[in-house]
Amino acid sequence: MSSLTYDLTLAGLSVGSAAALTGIGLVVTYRATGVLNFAHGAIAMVCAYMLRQCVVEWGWPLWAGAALTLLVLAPAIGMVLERFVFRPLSVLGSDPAQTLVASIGVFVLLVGGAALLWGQGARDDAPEVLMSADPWGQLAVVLVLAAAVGAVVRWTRFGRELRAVVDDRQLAVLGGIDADRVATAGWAFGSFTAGLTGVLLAPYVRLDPYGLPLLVMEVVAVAVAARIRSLPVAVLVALGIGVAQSQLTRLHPSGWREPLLQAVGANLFVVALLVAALTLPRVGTRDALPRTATARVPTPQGAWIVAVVLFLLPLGFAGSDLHTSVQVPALAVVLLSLVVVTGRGGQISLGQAAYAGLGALFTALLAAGRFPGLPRLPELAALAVAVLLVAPLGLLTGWPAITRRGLALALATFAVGVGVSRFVFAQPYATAGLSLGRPAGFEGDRAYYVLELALLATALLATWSLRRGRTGRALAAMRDHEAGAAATGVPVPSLKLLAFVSGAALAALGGGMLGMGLRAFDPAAFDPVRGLLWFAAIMVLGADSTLGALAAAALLVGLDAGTRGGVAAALIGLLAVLIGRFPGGPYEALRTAATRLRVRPSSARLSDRGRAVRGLLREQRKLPGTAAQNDLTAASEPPRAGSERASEWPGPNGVRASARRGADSTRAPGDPATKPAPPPDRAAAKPPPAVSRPAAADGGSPPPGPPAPDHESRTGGAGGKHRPAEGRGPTLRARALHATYAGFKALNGVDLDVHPARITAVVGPNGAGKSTLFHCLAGTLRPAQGHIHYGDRDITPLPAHTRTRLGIARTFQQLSVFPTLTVAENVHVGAEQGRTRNPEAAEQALRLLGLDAVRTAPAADLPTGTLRRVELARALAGQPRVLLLDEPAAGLDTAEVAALSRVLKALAADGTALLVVEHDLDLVADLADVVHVMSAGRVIASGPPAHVLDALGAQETPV
Ligand SMILES: Nc1ncnc2c1ncn2[C@@H]1O[C@H](COP(=O)(O)OP(=O)(O)OP(=O)(O)O)[C@@H](O)[C@H]1O
Repeated sequence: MSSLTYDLTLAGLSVGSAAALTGIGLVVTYRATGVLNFAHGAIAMVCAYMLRQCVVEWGWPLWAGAALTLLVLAPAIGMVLERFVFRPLSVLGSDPAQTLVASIGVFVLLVGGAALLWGQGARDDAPEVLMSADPWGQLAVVLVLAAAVGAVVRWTRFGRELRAVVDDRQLAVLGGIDADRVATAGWAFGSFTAGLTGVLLAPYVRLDPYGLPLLVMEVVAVAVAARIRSLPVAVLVALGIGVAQSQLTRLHPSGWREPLLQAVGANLFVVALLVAALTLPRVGTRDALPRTATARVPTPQGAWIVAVVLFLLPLGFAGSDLHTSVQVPALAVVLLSLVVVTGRGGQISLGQAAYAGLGALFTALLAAGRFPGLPRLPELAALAVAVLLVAPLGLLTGWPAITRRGLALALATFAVGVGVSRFVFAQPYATAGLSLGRPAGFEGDRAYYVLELALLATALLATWSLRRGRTGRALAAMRDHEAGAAATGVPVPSLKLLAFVSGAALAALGGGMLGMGLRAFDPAAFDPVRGLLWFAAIMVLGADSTLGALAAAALLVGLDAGTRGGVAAALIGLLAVLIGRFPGGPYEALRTAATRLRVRPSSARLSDRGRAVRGLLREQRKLPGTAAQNDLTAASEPPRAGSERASEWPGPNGVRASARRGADSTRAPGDPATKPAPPPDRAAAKPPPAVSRPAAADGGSPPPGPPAPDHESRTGGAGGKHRPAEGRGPTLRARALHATYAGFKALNGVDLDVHPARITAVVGPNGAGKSTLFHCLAGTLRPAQGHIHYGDRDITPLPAHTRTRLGIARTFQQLSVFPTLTVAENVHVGAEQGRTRNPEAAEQALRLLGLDAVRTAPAADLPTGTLRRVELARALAGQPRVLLLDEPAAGLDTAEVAALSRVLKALAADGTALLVVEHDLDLVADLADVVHVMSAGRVIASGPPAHVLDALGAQETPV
């Protein structure tokens, strides 16, 4: 090896060792606590400042300062964070998104606190390294540390406890493990590695509150590449990137490649972060974070008047006050972009500063005539064109958002923010004093402020239009429950793109306004740390509130202008850290709603026979499956003549809200829908069963029996009575379906037909594959093999929302209502996005399900039984032809089950094809025309309910 290669390798190992330390710390903390510590870099920075304080300011010996910093302060920070920030969140059972916000809050708090304590300027007198300056020494320390951690995790009791807590914290606690102790140790160790990284790096980089944390956070790539799990991978990736980065400095290509190579060489960790965050599909074991946005914060009365007055006040200011105020409307526009993306759309976006910066940069380049391929433009035109140019760049974060959620999306958007900052803003054309004038006639601060108010008003109108009406409801639905929104017909991928593109446009407008306000493009004003601060601010002050965005802008600018820099960040950080702990706060509302929505099926109301058969079905899981199959018969039967009518539902709080009563208020006397329901007489409708092989599912197409008479819709039309002109709805057919989860066969060749005007039920023990079959039919899971046809059309590749729009609606086993919308809004989303766009269908569904009385109530406040009805009404409002119901009776009381049964029968009588996956065998026996029994991923028996259930019972006496 030449001496240059050797020297560069050594230098690379040194950088790689510091990065490996960060990787080890992030992985250990994550594995012990499930938190990816966004504050890791900020802890490193605080420790570096502390060491400098001890050694430089107080004159302590280096060893004493190092001991205090690394052995006391760093672990103490970790333990304090665990005890006072993350443990309470964990005890509250918080949404993981809250944890993410809290972690960003800690970052912002420490950055703001450091700016307050030590000032914002960079220091270049950080004490020299503590460890050996020899890279081999540093490498040895890192390797020993990684090996020691690996050995502890693998071979010690503590390591076993740690792995148990990582696998399932609640189970581990039940097993007697002190999960808090494990988490405390994880945080203390993670913080120690952060401190070590900080004191190692500080002498070689600028020590300032913003730069060092960001530098350390760029190294998160190492942890991401290791899926935040594997220590060896993290160490190897860190060392590899360090050495590669160092070796790249030897290359000197000619022409345009040189600056590109230099940029890549100087930022290889950022490149790695971009590649890892954007190409690796999943990071971490707890990757699926549900929602990110807060519930809507009610606007206090008169708040808008106060806001208007406050925003007009600066017109009376002069001098530096007015000059500072100019930043407020501009920042408010940037923050409005987060209201659209995060508040309404529920998408985490940590890269919004990049779009704001691009808006400012493009405006400056266009106004200066330096934008490639475009002539010099007047400032306002330059701003407009910049907005148009930046808007499609929103796809940079919008595209990853289609397949990512939670932590993965946070990392992807953060990576884009860092990438744009390093590869666009940090380049010579941007940093070498790019000035930006104000539009003609608006040069003075006062005139410019007036222009900004006009632009802010435009941005507000745009934001409101995206938050209201059909689009606003669809965005809120996506935020509240993504799968539920898709099942309602909301085109989730395109809506996410819309949110990010609109957000990018708004951020660009605000960024351009900021640039004009400052009369220059300042890259530091748009660095990724700002993105984190803005995200935290908007989460704290009400993500779905336009007024919150205005307040946040005023707070951020006002606090930092009036006092020492860093106050605003410290305050926002503190509030973000405390988020979720405000009783009754927005997160609390969401958490409560989420808790309500987790409903397990109840067996309390099963009859003895139902319970016995369920027990048998559970047992069957252990049987080969063919034993029962051989004795069972299956039969076709004509569709019911359906004489039942939907009738009284028990309302919330015991009030009986009747569908008929609801209908009465709008129907003329004598309307058939108002007639009392005749008693059910289902036995008479059923012919004796005929023998058939179960493999033929339900025995093929049903005889073409009559649906309900044309003049009489038993559901008041809510289910979309399928009139003769429309013909009977198509049959949904599954053929030879196979589905696997990571190699495990959950479905093994399932055939199933769901016919119009019939109720098809699927029963089976837990784990039989019922939900998997359901997911395949609904489009949320792509089968590994087999096909699904809807009529003549092969719908196997179609996504869930497209199937809903074709007429295949579904409900969920765990409730999927949109808690921040009212009952009526929930149902209207169904009418707006379903097979037909018929607002009247929403009203009919509300009446049919007895929801008129609670139509204005937020869904989050309602009991489970009512929410089941809301979900069903929402599905019906799109007038589906096929209705897939996953355990519709879960969590309902006896009266509610009876009412549900009546509605479902009425829907079938109106021609709707129903598929019901249900554990309540009494309900199945009462309801279904044909029952399919599943076990171990196969349909093992099919036939009329009495026959299937009796055959099962006869086979396994004593039942
Ligand atoms: N996301 C997943 N990853 C891995 N395995 C899964 C996943 N979802 C389901 N499984 C497994 O696939 C099998 C079928 O599960 P499925 O949920 O379809 O059964 P089920 O009949 O609906 O059960 P239940 O009545 O409890 O809902 C089970 O063994 C389950 O553990």
